[in-house]
Amino acid sequence: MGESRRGNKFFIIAGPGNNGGDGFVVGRHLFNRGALVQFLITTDPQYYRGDAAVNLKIINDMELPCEVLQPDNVDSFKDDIKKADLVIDALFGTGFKGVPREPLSSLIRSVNEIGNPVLAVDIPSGMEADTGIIAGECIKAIITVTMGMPKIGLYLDPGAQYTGEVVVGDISFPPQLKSEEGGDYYLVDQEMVSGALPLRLPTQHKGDFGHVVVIGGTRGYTGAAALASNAALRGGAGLVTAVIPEQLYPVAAVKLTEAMTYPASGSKGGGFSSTCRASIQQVLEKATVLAVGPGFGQEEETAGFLEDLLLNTSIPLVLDADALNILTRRKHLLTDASLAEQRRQWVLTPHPGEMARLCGVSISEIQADRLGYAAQASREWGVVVVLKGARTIITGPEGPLFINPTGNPGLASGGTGDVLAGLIASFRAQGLAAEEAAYSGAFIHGLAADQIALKKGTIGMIAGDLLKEIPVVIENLIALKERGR
Ligand SMILES: NC(=O)C1=CN([C@@H]2O[C@H](COP(=O)(O)OP(=O)(O)OC[C@H]3O[C@@H](n4cnc5c(N)ncnc54)[C@H](O)[C@@H]3O)[C@@H](O)[C@H]2O)[C@@H](O)CC1
Ligand SMILES: [K+]
Repeated sequence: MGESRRGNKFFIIAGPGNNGGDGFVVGRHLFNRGALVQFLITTDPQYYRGDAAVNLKIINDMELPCEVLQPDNVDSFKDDIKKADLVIDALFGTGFKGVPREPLSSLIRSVNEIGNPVLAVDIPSGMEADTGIIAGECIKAIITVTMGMPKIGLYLDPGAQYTGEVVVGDISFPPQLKSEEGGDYYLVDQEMVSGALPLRLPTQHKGDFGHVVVIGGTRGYTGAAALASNAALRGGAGLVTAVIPEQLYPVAAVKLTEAMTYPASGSKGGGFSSTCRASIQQVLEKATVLAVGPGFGQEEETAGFLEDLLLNTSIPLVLDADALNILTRRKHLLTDASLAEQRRQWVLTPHPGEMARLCGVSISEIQADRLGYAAQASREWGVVVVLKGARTIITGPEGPLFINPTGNPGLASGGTGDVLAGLIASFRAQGLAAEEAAYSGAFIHGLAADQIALKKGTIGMIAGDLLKEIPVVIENLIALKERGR
């Protein structure tokens, strides 16, 4: 803000709390840099308290233009809002709950309808800082300057759709306050992910990077297992084997060139037979990680095989897609105390629909409290949960919660989930802990999609595009790590 703002017009909406107080401070500094400022306060000055009252008095002493919003005068400010180069939204911050009371709702609606650029102070007014929930009207900002540390709601839908670009304003919080307020949440960033990725030494060979065994495929669905297997290779796993029901084996073997393939005894329906574990014992003995579920099918025979496998293996697992749907019907596998030790090695990657079925609630209930359901499921079942969707949530039974900021709507197409499962399995096989592998997989998967979007847009993005981009993203993250050494 060091530069001159001479002649630029700013319309500042300042609410009754400390967010409004920030608005007065911003406006005062803009005025001192030559800007034209106009304040709109939302209640009688006598109701302003604390820092907000102090700063309101300062702008009054400076005789800066300031009017009071009344139930019947909302429309009279429309012209001034239209003329503003930038509207500053300092109406509500972290103290906001529920639906904005009138006439504030009407004011927010007018600002959005007029459509001039808005900078939100701390959070866009109308959303709840801790959840991103928007119950009524909410300011649609082009930029949000959040104070001290990013608020979680800025990264959770629907809030995330109202923030525009998020910039963290440094107000020099003392460090202990920062962590106190930050709670048990982390935004996944490139330092965390590059820190978790293994560095490769010239003396290492493929045996050092783990063996991922993908178990999936049923009649009509061989592509999913192939995508997961290739993603595991692109993520850097040393060896990958796709275990496929024997009837589909010839088709799958053609689809996969670099990954190995192995037939499991099949069911009549074209899936896995319930007793097929013995037929793949040789492969299981060599596996570092199993990724189970892509294109797996849900027939009873296959469900029987999954149960047999889960009861009799302690190999780390990534469970995706139909494996999760089967768990919904065989819930005891998630709750039986006798499996608690094994479950510590499981990563579940549900999308909101699968999560809703697993938790026995509706998709809208999951979406309204993504953090809450992810945390509860992870604690109750003792597994790492990766709840997919815009802003994937990752958490383990002991917390904390990680929110992944990468990714875009281009990921809403068939097969991208298979790629994520393969990628997480790949990182697990390379020695990352379950949570690390999960958040690194989600971050890199989303970043690959973001890179593709820059080059080709999101509409025609397909899962196969991610496979080519993933190695580039990983290479850049490793370079970042090497620079930091
Ligand atoms: N916590 C801190 O240490 C700091 C906070 N700061 C700012 O202060 C903000 C938080 O301040 P406050 O706690 O005063 O809260 P807010 O500034 O968010 O405002 C709360 C006010 O809004 C009213 N309100 C809440 N829900 C409403 C609804 N549905 N309809 C109408 N009115 C409603 C409340 O009655 C209260 O008067 C932060 O967002 C940030 O901008 C910064 O100044 C930096 C330091
Ligand atoms: K605000």
